[in-house]
Formats: sequence, structure tokens, C-alpha cells
Amino acid sequence: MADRRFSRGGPVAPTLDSEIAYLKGAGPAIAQRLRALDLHCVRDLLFHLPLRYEDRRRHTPLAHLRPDEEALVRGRIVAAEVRIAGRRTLRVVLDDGSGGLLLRFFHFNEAQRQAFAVGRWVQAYGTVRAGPGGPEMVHPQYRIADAAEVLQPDADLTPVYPLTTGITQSRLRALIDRALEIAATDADLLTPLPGVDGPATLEALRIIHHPSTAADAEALLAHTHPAQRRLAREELLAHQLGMRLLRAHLKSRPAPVIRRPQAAIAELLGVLPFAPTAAQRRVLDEVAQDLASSRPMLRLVQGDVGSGKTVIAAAALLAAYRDGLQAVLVAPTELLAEQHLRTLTAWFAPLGIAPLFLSQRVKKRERAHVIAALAAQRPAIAVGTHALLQEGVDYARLALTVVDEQHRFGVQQRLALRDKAGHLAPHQLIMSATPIPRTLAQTIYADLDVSVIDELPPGRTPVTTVVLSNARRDEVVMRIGEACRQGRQAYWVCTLIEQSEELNAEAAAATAARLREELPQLRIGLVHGRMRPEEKDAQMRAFKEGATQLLVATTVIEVGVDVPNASIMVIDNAERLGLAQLHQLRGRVGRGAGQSQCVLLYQSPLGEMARARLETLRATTDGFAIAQRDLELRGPGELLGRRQTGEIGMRLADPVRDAALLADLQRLADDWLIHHPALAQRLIRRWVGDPERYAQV
Ligand SMILES: Nc1ncnc2c1ncn2[C@@H]1O[C@H](COP(=O)(O)OP(=O)(O)OP(=O)(O)O)[C@@H](O)[C@H]1O
Repeated sequence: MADRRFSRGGPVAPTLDSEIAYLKGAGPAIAQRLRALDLHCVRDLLFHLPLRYEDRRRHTPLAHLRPDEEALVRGRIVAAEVRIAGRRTLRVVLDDGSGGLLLRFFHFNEAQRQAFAVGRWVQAYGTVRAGPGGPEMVHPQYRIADAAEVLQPDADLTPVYPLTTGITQSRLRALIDRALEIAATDADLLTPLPGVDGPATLEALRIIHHPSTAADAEALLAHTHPAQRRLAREELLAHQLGMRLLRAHLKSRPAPVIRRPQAAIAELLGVLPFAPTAAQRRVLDEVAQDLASSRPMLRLVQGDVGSGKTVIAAAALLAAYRDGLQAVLVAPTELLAEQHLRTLTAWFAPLGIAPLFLSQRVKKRERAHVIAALAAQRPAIAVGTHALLQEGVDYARLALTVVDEQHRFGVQQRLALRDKAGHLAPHQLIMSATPIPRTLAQTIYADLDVSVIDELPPGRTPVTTVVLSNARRDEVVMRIGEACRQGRQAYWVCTLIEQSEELNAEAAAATAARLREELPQLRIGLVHGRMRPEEKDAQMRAFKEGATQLLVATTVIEVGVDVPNASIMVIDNAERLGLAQLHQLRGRVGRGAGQSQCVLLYQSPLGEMARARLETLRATTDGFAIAQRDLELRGPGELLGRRQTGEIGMRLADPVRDAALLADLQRLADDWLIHHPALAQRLIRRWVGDPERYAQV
């Protein structure tokens, strides 16, 4: 690779378009890691927004610490020792005159141990947990000094960014600060955008990365700051523009007409072990009509959890195949792709069709085989991850793409798909994992056609949900033990929302270890996002086959996992999750015929919003009703950061929370496409990203 830092005349200052590797403090290794966060150039860093802020502006007296809250504390070391019993632990006891706090470290070196000398002072920031002997912090961030005065609180709020393996908060903060400096020399972010008011983009970004006044801090935490509103409008506008251009692009080309889709539907229904519901039947008809037309289908299928969306996907794939064409199903994760593969392989086997599979994991020879099959003038059904959209994967006869969306409001995947069918536009079916009210779906997805599966397969007994304080955990553990002994299977979901998947994984492992101690006779599995895919699959398979009875998991199991025999779910710290996510998680049980239970454990005290969420979930299992309630409950008053906006494919805006903005932005998008087309392209690039790049994920 040519070194872009240097031109003939000497070093060149990096610009917003420079690759991150050329920033001071970065380098190729760091840049490589940042790709996992979809950060490639300096501009991307600017738009990598804080999940939340840590308030390190004042010390909390140790006597006032409350479990589960984050706090900045300062105290004198009154004891420090290494315990060998059990897990090797460094224990440091602080005292500030008002009370005490235990710091626990599992990973430490000799120098660290020696630095914690009795009599010195420590400033620590971390989450307070209730330990057996009083409040504790596990692996807090800390500084040590000989005198208290040296350890002062910060003046500003501290931004907390989404992280990835091998990148620390402080490293990322430094890089983003550097990006902000570079941005100050760039005119683009200062350009006023017609119809979008509030502080200029750059100013808004500065405030969001580094709020300095108390008023800014309060408003940001309440999500009402004009800087956030401004950027949310920009982002939503960019998405509206992107979707309009995409639709215009697709509609400008004809789609391959798929003949006799109804025959394929009948063929599929003939081999399924169940009859379709009336709602499935209706949606199948809608899809069949679309496929038989030369107008490209752009249809969103919404269905509640477990409503049977896969049948719709399978029928569409089969229709294309039977007409001699190619069709792909793209899933957001490896786990889901493999699950779809298993389902489709089983359904299609009696028809003599074996779906192809492609993901990052597929080995070279097999990959070459799949790529050759897709490049040949032969019918094919392929299932997989983004790997199916990569450059180098070409389709000779692509007629249909089904996208199982996790990033439910994103347009990136569809942008990447658009040029895969040569001069024709493939039909597109988008399956949304989370129901939202129909009118809202139509607004958010610009002008996709929307189909709704508003009926569950017969014989399902609604899941009973109870909401319990964590103080009753022991009871729950006992009941789980009993139920599993009677042949049932259960999930235990750990929802600790940490800055990195690593800490989440650690927390899940700790929960599994504890449960193994408490329920020694049970076979307990563990699955989390830091596992290698093979390991994850092995764990899922063991659970699916009944080899393990209890599966401890992080929220990686949220979307789409289907183990009908699992009938109990415990969700730890349920108060931390949003309604949609809780509903998705709960949807993993109640998929068989028996009665299922969901236990929502919460940490007291429960805030008002959290109480309302858990109550909603207890009262109903109807996803559309829950979505409506979600809309009412999410207001500008909700705190930042409990939910990563990344999960909905946006950086900052929340199309559900910000629904009220959309009507106006749709008009603005139409206006921009006529009067400011160049600016529109720039805004799409700024927020949605460079479409070229998504083709290379
Ligand atoms: N009409 C039907 N009658 C009986 N069972 C059905 C019917 N349709 C689907 N199922 C079964 O119901 C389960 C859920 O279906 P599927 O996995 O397609 O749901 P989904 O809509 O994708 O839900 P989720 O979004 O929760 O994954 C599967 O085990 C499937 O085989």
C-alpha cells in the first residue's frame, strides 16, 4: 500500500478522507481493529458517537454508594492483599471517612499490586456491586497517588464509546479528539444544510463528544439537546434520501419475472409438516403477485416473534429456483444463517434441492464451489451472511434477495445488493425481526410495501411472565433446577450492558459458573459473543439436541433462535433493556406447544420507566401492542445509552423515538432530490456510508 501520508513535497496533513492508519497514535494494527466498528477513515471517527457519558465531575462519598450505579470515588487504602483461595484476586479496601469500598482485580501484575500500598490514595470509577461485606467494584478504572488533592474529578463529562477487542476507551477518545481537530479545517461540516437548523454539524459533534457546561450535560443525558436533535434530523434525512435513491435506482430497471410462483407455494406447502395460518397464506399471495411482475418487489414482511416468517422466505426462494433462477437469503449473523440453512435444507430435501451456504467461515475449496455455482447459468438457492454480498461473488441469474434484518432500519445491505443482478433489479424481500406499527413502518422505510403476519400458528400457549426482584433469585434458581429435572429446558440471559462484548462475555461466564455451583446436577451450557463461531454453534446444537438443559447466554440469542423445547427464560437485570429487545428475547420461549414461563429479574430500586416497561411485558405478549406502548414510553426523557443505536442500524437517531420528525423529513428529502442532488449524495455518504464499502464487508 502506498504511504498516503507523504507526497513528493513531504508529509501531508491528514484530512477527513485519510485512512485512520495515518493518524498519529494509530497505525495499521489499530486501524485494522477499528474496522470491526466500521471505522475506516477519519470522518468515520467523528461520527462514532458516545453511547453515554460517565459523570466523573464529583466524588460520591463511599457511604452513599448504591448497587448498580456508576460512581467516581476517592479513598485511602486501608488494606491490600492477594487472596489465593478460589480465583486469584487482588483485594484493595478503601476508606474515605464516610464508609468503605472493596476493589477486586482478577487480572493484575506485580507492579500494579505494589502500587496499591496502604496509606496511598485511589480515585476509582466503576459500577458498584453489592458484595457480601459491603459495596464492591470489580476492575474499576483507577489512579493512585500519595495525596488526595492530586486526585481531582474531571471538568467535563467523559464520553463512553462502543469498543472492540484490543481498543481501549482512552485510545479511542484520543483518536476521536484528533479527528475533531482535523474536522475544524474542513469546510464540508460547516456547510449549512437547507431545512436542517440547529448548531452546524461540526459544532453539534463537538458538543456531543465533549459536553462542557452543566446545562449541556443535563440536556444530553435527557436526550433533548439541540445538538442531538440536529444530528438526528441529519441522519434520518440521509436515510430517507438513501432509500429514495435506492428505490429510484431499482425501479429504473425491470425485475426478472418469476413465472408460476403459486405452483412453488403449493409445492412447499405440500412438504411442510404444518398447514399455513391464514395470515401466512395472505402474505404468500402478496409476495406471489410481486414476483410475477417485472416491477421489482420491495416488500417488508413484518411478523411477531414466532409468527412463521421463514415460510414466506422459503416459498419465495423456491419460486425463483423452480423458474430456473437464483435466489439468496442473507442473515445478519452466522448463527442465524446456519439456522436458516438447517430449516431450508430439511424443508427442501424432499424436493431434491440442497441450498448452498456461504459465510466467512466457509473454507476456500467450498467457497470456490459456491462461487462457481452462483456464477453459472444454473438455478440456485443460497443462504448465508454478508459474505454473499462481497465483491467477487457474482450471480448469473439473481432474481430475488431475502434480507433477514437485524439492523432493521438500515439501507446498507440493500445498497450492496442492488448491482448483483446485472442489468436487472432483483426482487427484494425484507424480513423484519421486530414488529412496529404499520403506519410507522411505512414512514420509516420510505415507500416499501408492507405485509404483516398478524397471527400466530395454532396451539401456542402464550408465555406467562412474572416480574421479580433480584432478592428472590434463589427461589428462581431452585424452580429452574426442578423444571429441568422434569425434562424442560431453560435459558438464563445475562444482560449486563457493558462497553465491550468482552466484559459481557466475562459476566455471562461468571453467571454460568455460579449456576453450576448452585445446580451441580444440571448440564449447563454457555454462549456469548466472544466465542469462536464453531464453539457457539456447538453450544447451540447441544442445547437444541437436549444435551444441555440450561443455556446461559448473553443477548446474542436475541434474534431468531428457535429451540421449541425450551420453555423457561430468566432475564437478569431486565430493567436495563428496551421493550423491543425484551420482547424478542422472550420470543425464544413459547415456541412449542407447552406452557412457557419468562421471569424478569430486576435490581431494586426500579425506575419509573423501567417499571412501566416490565409491566407492559407482563401484561401482554402481542408484539404490535408492545411496539405501540414502546412508542408512547420512549420519549425524549429516556436516558442515553442503555441501548446501542447500532442495533437499529443508525448512529444517533431512533426512528421510533423520533417518529414525529419523519413526515417533515420526507418532504425535505423530496425537495433535496430536486434542488440539492449533490448535497444529498454528500449527506448520504456522511451518514449511511459509502455504498461501495458495504459491498466489501
Ligand atoms: N403455520 C404454522 N403452523 C405450525 N407451526 C409453524 C407454522 N409456521 C411456522 N411454524 C413453526 O413456528 C416456529 C417459528 O417460525 P419461524 O422461525 O419462521 O418464526 P419467525 O417468524 O422467524 O420468528 P422469530 O422472528 O421469532 O424468529 C418454527 O418452528 C416453525 O417451523
